[in-house]
Amino acid sequence: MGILEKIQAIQEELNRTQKNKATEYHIGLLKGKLARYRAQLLEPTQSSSGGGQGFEVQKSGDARIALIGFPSVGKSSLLSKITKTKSEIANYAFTTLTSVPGVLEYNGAELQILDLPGIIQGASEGKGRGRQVIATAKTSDLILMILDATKAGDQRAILERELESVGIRLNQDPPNVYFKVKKQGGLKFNSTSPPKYLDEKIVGSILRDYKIHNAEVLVRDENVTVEDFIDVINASHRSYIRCLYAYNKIDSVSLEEVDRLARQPNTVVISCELDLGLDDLVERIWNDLSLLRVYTKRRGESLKFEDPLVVRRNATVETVCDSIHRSIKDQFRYALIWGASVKYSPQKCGLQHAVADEDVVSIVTK
Ligand SMILES: Nc1nc2c(ncn2[C@@H]2O[C@H](COP(=O)(O)OP(=O)(O)OP(=O)(O)O)[C@@H](O)[C@H]2O)c(=O)[nH]1
Ligand SMILES: [K+]
Ligand SMILES: [Mg+2]
Repeated sequence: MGILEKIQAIQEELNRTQKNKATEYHIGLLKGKLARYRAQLLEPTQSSSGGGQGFEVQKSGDARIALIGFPSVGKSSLLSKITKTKSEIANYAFTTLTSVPGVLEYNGAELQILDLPGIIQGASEGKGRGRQVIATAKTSDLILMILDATKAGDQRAILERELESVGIRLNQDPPNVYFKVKKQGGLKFNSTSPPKYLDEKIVGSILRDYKIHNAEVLVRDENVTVEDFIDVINASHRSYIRCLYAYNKIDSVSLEEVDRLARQPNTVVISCELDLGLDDLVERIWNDLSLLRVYTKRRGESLKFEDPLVVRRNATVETVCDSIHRSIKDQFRYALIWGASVKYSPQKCGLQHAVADEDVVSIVTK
């Protein structure tokens, strides 16, 4: 049996199996197996389908945003609107056949926007260029899911499932579980408070199926599920990525429908054709990326506000040093900081100090 058939068989068994207390354990095991096979499916192979030549684009700028959606929802139209890059637009499916990068300049940051081919149900199992598209989405900092407002229905749910099945977790935090494989000692299972959906037996069985016999598990959140625990075991194949949903073509639906769509979580409504909602979309992209702008100031020089250093959320003075120059840390004495991250401006700070958006940082060296 090939992997696809094995996956199919497990999925059928899962569908057949009624969910209740008695089958909970069996279902947990099946889910663990499913995750294992899916991981194998996604291992890069020599004879990868479709021939991916020229598909991968070098990362550039401060963050990468992937445009994911069904064919002809307006991904290329959007790229052409918000960047200077022109990607072919047409009213037939699969107009875009490769990835097309564009640059969106915003708040002094350079954001790489990747226009991608449309994907359909089954993409993760190799339909069309789906696997490559999804693999590219996995490398992004934000997935911008483009949906067609005129096609009410389950586009959103289908795409979410496709992304989920390759280990992408949208708008979720990694499960709060400490997990470490050991050389000996069996399974040590502990929790800070009794988990509602897990116990030592199911955890042990899933681990045995992964051929892990010695491990330390500490569940720090009572709401951790079997699925979450499987994610923990497969942590190296999981990506926790923000997703913003954009319904395009709102020029072609009723106001009531626009209103209904706009009320969904993490959602914006736009029309590339009529230029509606695009400024709002760009602002939402920026907010979801949680990037911080830091203005660096040299002693005796005046500040250049138009040219910030752009760093990730949770960045510290050390991150700032590393983004200025590799060797600056060696001569570091302290940083003087003006802005929201300090009580007094300026304040002397060390390498571990966390910076805030729009801080001014002056590095004092030996
Ligand atoms: N009514 C309306 N049509 C739009 C809008 N945006 C794009 N379109 C049309 O939708 C069709 C598909 O647009 P594309 O930008 O090629 O869509 P795509 O998602 O890149 O398509 P693929 O590359 O084939 O996956 C074109 O005919 C566009 O003119 C919009 O806001 N309103
Ligand atoms: K198209
Ligand atoms: Mg396109």
